[in-house]
Amino acid sequence: MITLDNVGYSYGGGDLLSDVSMRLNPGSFHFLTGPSGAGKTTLLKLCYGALMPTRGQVTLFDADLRALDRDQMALMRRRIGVVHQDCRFLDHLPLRENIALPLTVSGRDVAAEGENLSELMQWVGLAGRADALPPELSGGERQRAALARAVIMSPDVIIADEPTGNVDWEMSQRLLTLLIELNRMGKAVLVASHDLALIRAAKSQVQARVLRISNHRLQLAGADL
Ligand SMILES: Nc1ncnc2c1ncn2[C@@H]1O[C@H](COP(=O)(O)OP(=O)(O)OP(=O)(O)O)[C@@H](O)[C@H]1O
Repeated sequence: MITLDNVGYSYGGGDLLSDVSMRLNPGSFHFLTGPSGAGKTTLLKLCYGALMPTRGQVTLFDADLRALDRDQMALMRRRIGVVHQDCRFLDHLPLRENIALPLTVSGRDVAAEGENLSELMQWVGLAGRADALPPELSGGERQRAALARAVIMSPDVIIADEPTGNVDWEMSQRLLTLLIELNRMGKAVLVASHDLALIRAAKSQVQARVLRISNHRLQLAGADL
């Protein structure tokens, strides 16, 4: 569904990523790890078309990223749900409206989707927080809300950037369980994380490949994980 072939990304004259090749197939589960500043967020952005590669080719659902016009790009992006590292909510809107934003932006009738929205809020354990404003939420509630918003358009691929960054172990496990459930529904999941304990916990529950960025290149992580 998403393929990177010999992709490179440079800025300011230096390489951040070099010769990166990877393929996200339906139903696959990948972790992306590596030290802070290695380029994990950048690689995720290349995967969902928020950045253009400096070299090589990114293919989204059989289409070359460079050949997509704005409208085609918007259609592709609906098939990829993204959980951003900083969650990115509109602080003046209640949680339910924040989660429904992708529907609103794509012109869907939010009222008609009310039941789906309620089920989704229930699924992430936020049914009782529908009217809360984002600044009133805990870190774990924010991350679960961000996941709900990422999946509201029923994407084929979920890309999550440090989804357990600011939460305790129990909440990390809860978020992991949600990601595994999505994967079991057939969705491809790509998670950037430096939480090796979480990655080990995931590997005992799901067949996950662990990729690591090291010295600008992408490698398959070893058995130590
Ligand atoms: N176009 C750009 N111009 C300037 N700096 C950039 C650009 N793209 C990436 N960088 C820098 O490259 C580095 C890698 O950033 P990135 O956020 O991808 O790393 P990361 O592995 O996700 O880090 P972290 O784990 O800390 O979130 C950062 O120092 C970032 O500021």
